[in-house]
Amino acid sequence: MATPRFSTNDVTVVFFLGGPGSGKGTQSANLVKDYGFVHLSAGDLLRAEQVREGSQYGELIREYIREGKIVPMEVTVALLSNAMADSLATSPPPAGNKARFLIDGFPRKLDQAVFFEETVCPSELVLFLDCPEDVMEARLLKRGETSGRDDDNAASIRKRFHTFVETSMPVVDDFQKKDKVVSVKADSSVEEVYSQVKAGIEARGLHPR
Ligand SMILES: Nc1ncnc2c1ncn2[C@@H]1O[C@H](COP(=O)(O)OP(=O)(O)O)[C@@H](O)[C@H]1O
Ligand SMILES: O=c1ccn([C@@H]2O[C@H](COP(=O)(O)OP(=O)(O)O)[C@@H](O)[C@H]2O)c(=O)[nH]1
Repeated sequence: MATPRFSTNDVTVVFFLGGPGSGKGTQSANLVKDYGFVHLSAGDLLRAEQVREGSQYGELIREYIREGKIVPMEVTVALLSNAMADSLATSPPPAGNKARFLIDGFPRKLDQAVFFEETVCPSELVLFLDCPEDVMEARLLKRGETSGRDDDNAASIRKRFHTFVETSMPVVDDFQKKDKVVSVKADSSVEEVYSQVKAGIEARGLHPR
């Protein structure tokens, strides 16, 4: 079997999952501030690649995102892996500490989870935001008024929910069987959700930095 690019002796990877609009990006900002995570959003990396001059994947990414489908994993995993390497090279963690990566919105499919853990780095735990669809839908429609995102419209949102239930929840269920999931109810205020997030990860031994 291939050796992962990064060792868990040097790097702590936390996957951050939850439906579209569950609040991953919002809570990530808090976690970066208090726990020294480097935040890597798979969706943000894909959107940046989509508009990068000379990218051979621009059109493909645009189409997949609008349809709420999952971009072929080789593209996403390469973007994440290279972003981790860049971060380690340009802003390494304080001496004697492991680098902490919060990988937001990934893995969204079981084969992506397996491929990432085999070739990039095994995860330490999975943080999951559990939010009802009607709440997520209302948040996304509101976000769509200003986000400029192609996929924050009613038709794309419906497709994203479908992909989440059919394809991404099995990833959460699989990690749950391995007892790696911290699950937090995400339909209350930002502050309330964050206090549950903190309690959940600290119970797993991750402390502020
Ligand atoms: N707990 C919350 N209560 C109300 N609105 C929220 C909450 N968390 C996030 N939001 C808002 O909902 C929208 C989706 O949140 P975001 O963090 O972008 O979700 P995700 O990254 O999971 O798609 C954003 O406009 C955000 O400001
Ligand atoms: O690993 C990933 C992460 C995201 N996406 C695509 O990017 C979109 C937006 O994802 P993001 O995490 O930015 O937003 P969310 O849907 O969670 O609000 C998804 O619907 C997918 O089309 C993908 O293909 N692979």
